[in-house]
Amino acid sequence: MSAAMIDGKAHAAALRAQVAAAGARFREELGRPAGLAVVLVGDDAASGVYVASKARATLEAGMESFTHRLPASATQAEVLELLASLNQNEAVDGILVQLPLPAQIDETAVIDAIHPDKDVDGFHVLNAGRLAIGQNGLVPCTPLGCLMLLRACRGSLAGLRAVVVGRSNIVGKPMARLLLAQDCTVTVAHSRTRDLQSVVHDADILVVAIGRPLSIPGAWIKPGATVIDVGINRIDDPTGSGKSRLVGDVDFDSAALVAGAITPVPGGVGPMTIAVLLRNTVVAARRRAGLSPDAMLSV
Ligand SMILES: NC(=O)C1=CN([C@@H]2O[C@H](COP(=O)(O)OP(=O)(O)OC[C@H]3O[C@@H](n4cnc5c(N)ncnc54)[C@H](OP(=O)(O)O)[C@@H]3O)[C@@H](O)[C@H]2O)C=CC1
Ligand SMILES: Nc1nc(=O)c2c([nH]1)NC[C@@H]1CN(c3ccc(C(=O)N[C@@H](CCC(=O)O)C(=O)O)cc3)C=[N+]21
Repeated sequence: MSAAMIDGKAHAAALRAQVAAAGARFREELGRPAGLAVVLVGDDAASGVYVASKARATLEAGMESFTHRLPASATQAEVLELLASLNQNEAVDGILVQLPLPAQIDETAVIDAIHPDKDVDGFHVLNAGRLAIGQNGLVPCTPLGCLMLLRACRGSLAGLRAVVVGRSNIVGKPMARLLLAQDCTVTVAHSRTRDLQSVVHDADILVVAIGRPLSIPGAWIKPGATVIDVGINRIDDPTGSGKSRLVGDVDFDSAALVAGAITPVPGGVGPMTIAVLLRNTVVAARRRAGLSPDAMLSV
């Protein structure tokens, strides 16, 4: 293996320590902790575990955590009613509705019902628009976490060729906008892209978020490129042990032979997502309170 391993867990721990310090300063200035509300609709086991770990991380960072669990049969009106009360609640600075939602609930309507100033996921159309035109807003956690790893690894990204594979509203599109704002030359590839291999091979910076396990082989990657693997896929362990394991969208073993640096799965982008969620909560809390931005939380 020639690539440097980008240790997402270590970067996330460092960010969480900064967030805890900024959270403590907020608490001193305002006399109350920053608060994050997480809404979980349905009883999906994996989502339940994930929401519990967010709540734990929130408390560890010295913030207040509110968890709201609604049954899988909840109506859209019930979700909207809960969001209206969280929007009004002064102790709540950030609101996250765990996705995906049950089929009877319109995801767009729910996201648009979150007050944009409390939208710590950065999914509201107003925050998406702000990112698109370069205004200050709340930025989606996963792409912002990827950008932080890239900046730590490469410093200035100006002039580099960046390829983002995947164009979802929560990862691919905001990632491309962040890289453009860093003066990269950005290409966005997707399922209809012709000759993905040659597009990928142009990338100095490659971010992959497609949800297809081990799809990008090392042979496609430009030697020395920095590779950020957003994919989280649970697959059966090939040793036939009957257990499952987590893998990314990139074929890590072959990619690590040619890349300059690469994120592992697990231990790469995932831990950064949660750390950035906490960071966004303190950023939202300070803005709502009319306080100046905390320098420690700048990107
Ligand atoms: N680490 C973390 O914190 C997070 C990880 N994830 C993971 O990231 C991955 C992507 O998530 P998300 O963006 O929500 O996924 P979506 O399913 O919403 O989007 C997938 C995108 O990949 C494109 N795509 C699918 N197959 C191919 C292919 N063979 N070649 C090129 N492009 C392809 C699709 O193209 P088209 O638009 O044409 O359909 C689409 O734009 C998943 O594994 C998810 O679990 C997601 C969020 C957070
Ligand atoms: N409104 C909303 N916002 C989200 O940000 C959101 C969401 N809904 N729905 C689900 C996806 C997925 N997601 C992950 C975050 C962290 C890890 C993570 O920390 N993963 C660990 C591994 C965890 C394990 O072992 O299972 C890692 O990669 O090292 C994974 C996935 C956020 N999401």
